Amino acid sequence: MNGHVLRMNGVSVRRDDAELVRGVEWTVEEDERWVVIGPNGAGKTTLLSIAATQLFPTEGEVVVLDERLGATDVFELRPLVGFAGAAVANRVPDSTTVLDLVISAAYGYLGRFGEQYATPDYGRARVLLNQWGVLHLEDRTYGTLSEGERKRVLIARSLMADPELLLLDEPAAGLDLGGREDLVRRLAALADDIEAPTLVIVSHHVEEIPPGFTHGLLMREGRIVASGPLEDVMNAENLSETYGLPLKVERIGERWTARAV
Ligand SMILES: Nc1ncnc2c1ncn2[C@@H]1O[C@H](COP(=O)(O)OP(=O)(O)OP(=O)(O)O)[C@@H](O)[C@H]1O
Repeated sequence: MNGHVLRMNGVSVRRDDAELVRGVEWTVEEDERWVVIGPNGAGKTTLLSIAATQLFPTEGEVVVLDERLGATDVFELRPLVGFAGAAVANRVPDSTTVLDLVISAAYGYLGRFGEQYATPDYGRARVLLNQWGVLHLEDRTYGTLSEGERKRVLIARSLMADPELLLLDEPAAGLDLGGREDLVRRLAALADDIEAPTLVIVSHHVEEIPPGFTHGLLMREGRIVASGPLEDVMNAENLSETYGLPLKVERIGERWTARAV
């Protein structure tokens, strides 16, 4: 790859009279780890869906891994972009086994479709399930998993095809405190891994930003409030504007907290 991992120029998405995302300028480089943060309805999932090549903007230019959307075969591009979130989770049949769910990502499927998998696929899937602490669930069906288990299985799945860009939409949503902290710790380890893909996660909460994440994109009502290195953008002024209420923001060690003042 010669250029940026992801570049958006003047990206807008309109549906009927609503502007879901407007005028987004955003560049992600290979070794960066980004968090996209903002309140409900800010346009975070819309933006991530564009990066995942699942959604085309109404306006603007999008380049993913040197390929311009609209001028490339997205079916060739998609295996290079790992994606986990509700948009994927909601489509998984309850009867799919964990191992099938992870392996099928290597074939561009969601769950087993009768194909014979290669032996190395089983090995890789088990390594990933182990890495995310869910190998003991390999024979369980998706429908029987807890929310935290589902999240970790879906992240393992999103890494199966060895993507160059990994997009995780609200990986900590619905997790209890222990589950969140476990996930943050695993994401921090991934952020620290030089072999890991470029990472972009979406979150509502600054407490969920894992150590090792480098950049933040703050969104409100479809537009960018601030974008850049976390130490530059994570301040009371920007976050208060993002959430529409006065906030105090603190950095404690490598973690962030925010509360109303
Ligand atoms: N097809 C559509 N037509 C009209 N409005 C839509 C459509 N899809 C999404 N929206 C609206 O666009 C806005 C942005 O949605 P999006 O899911 O991107 O936000 P988000 O920041 O991910 O929100 P959340 O944190 O609640 O998941 C929301 O107000 C949503 O209701």
